Amino acid sequence: MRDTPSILPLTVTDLVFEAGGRRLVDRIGFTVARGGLTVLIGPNGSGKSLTLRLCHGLLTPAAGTVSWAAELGTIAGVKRHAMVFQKPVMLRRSARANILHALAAAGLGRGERAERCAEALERFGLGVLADRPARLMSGGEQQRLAIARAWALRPQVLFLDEPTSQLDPGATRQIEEMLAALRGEGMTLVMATHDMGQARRLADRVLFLHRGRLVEDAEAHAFFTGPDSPEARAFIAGDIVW
Ligand SMILES: Nc1ncnc2c1ncn2[C@@H]1O[C@H](COP(=O)(O)OP(=O)(O)OP(=O)(O)O)[C@@H](O)[C@H]1O
Repeated sequence: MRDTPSILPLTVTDLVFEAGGRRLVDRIGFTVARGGLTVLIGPNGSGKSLTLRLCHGLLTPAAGTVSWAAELGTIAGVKRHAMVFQKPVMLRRSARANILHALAAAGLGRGERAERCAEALERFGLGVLADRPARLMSGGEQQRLAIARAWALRPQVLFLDEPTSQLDPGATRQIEEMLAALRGEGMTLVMATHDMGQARRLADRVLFLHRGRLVEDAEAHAFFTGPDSPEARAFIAGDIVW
């Protein structure tokens, strides 16, 4: 069997984003290779969400580049990176219909849509909720559905923006277990969080942002045990830096 081509590495170079006369992302650069979970960590307003949105192509940088090994992060014309947001955006339809809609929008045929949808519902424990209106599901269930919907698209890279910040500890643990399983299966995850505990539990690598700048890019254990910068030391110590 041939290896599936990869959209990775992702190479971000001198990325700049400005709005309202302010530079909000300031010459950020990093590379994401295949596999592992990279956490973007940093205080409120440090530019984590903006960086993820720039990488996923939802925003256009004022300067700098986001480049993939494959054209725009696609393989055979299909985008192979997906994103899960802090607050899931669900259509006013059932859980099943939300997944089917995403698969239709990605251009899949009817048979494949049905197959992938059934697999995703099963895998994420949503079978019994399949006909429930998505917007009436609990926050944790909706986030599980958002991950299932993203997973159904077979992304090689999954961006997640504070996926558990609205959830209780039980739902958070469930989502964290799912993310660890996806990483174990070889999916590459890039997640923003300001939850230090979560970053410690999940991260292989940490990108620490402060005021729109990438201050540290380190292996997770090294970051948590001996950060280089005073800003990261203060952040880890729980002092507010912004
Ligand atoms: N479209 C916009 N116009 C103006 N300012 C913006 C815009 N989007 C974001 N910002 C500002 O840019 C800064 C960085 O925002 P971003 O959402 O990336 O932060 P963050 O690190 O994800 O923070 P949080 O942890 O609070 O979600 C914030 O000060 C935010 O208010």
